[in-house]
Amino acid sequence: MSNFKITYFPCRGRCTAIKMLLSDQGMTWEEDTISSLSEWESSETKKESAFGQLPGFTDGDFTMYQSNAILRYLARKFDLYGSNDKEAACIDMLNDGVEDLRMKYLNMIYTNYEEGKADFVKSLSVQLNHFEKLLFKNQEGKVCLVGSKVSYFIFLICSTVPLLHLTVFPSRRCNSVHLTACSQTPLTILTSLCH
Ligand SMILES: N[C@@H](CCC(=O)N[C@@H](CS)C(=O)NCC(=O)O)C(=O)O
Repeated sequence: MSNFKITYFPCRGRCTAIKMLLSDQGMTWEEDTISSLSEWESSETKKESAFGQLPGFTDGDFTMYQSNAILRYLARKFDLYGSNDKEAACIDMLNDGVEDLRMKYLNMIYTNYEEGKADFVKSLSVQLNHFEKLLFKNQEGKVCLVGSKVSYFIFLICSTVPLLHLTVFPSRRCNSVHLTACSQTPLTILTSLCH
């Protein structure tokens, strides 16, 4: 029986990378799903949460919040944080790059969809190209984005890029992301999604 619990809403949102990472490590977890915003607003869970937001993550008697901090916690636990401080810093840098992209996306979706979508789509290939360039800097993409080990970042980008694609290009499918394939062929997945 796993000691992990994820508390979130009934959507993929900010939990997909966490779930992909746990799945890839052969872990299971319990899900505590808050079914609606009205349930959330009046819940004890909201009152107890660190910043009044989800996801929340529990490992035994330890509970934490902030999706990227949860990813980094799991990265340390499962050795998915590079081989030294510099690799860890580069992995964090990539993570923050995806976070910036995600925030632009959320801003467009929630505040400026009709007028902002075309510009967002236009800028997406430029944005993704940054990651692709970084990918090819590391032994021409033959190994992981940073160093030679799989890092937590791969789960973040594999969960974020399909989200962007499916939203802005609904006719394209990105079904090629298989949870168990992440450790084996992370770069193939990433490059196939970016093209
Ligand atoms: N920086 C936070 C953002 C969390 C966040 O925006 N959570 C949203 C759902 S994705 C939420 O809890 N919304 C309900 C609320 O703000 O009351 C993270 O990465 O976990």
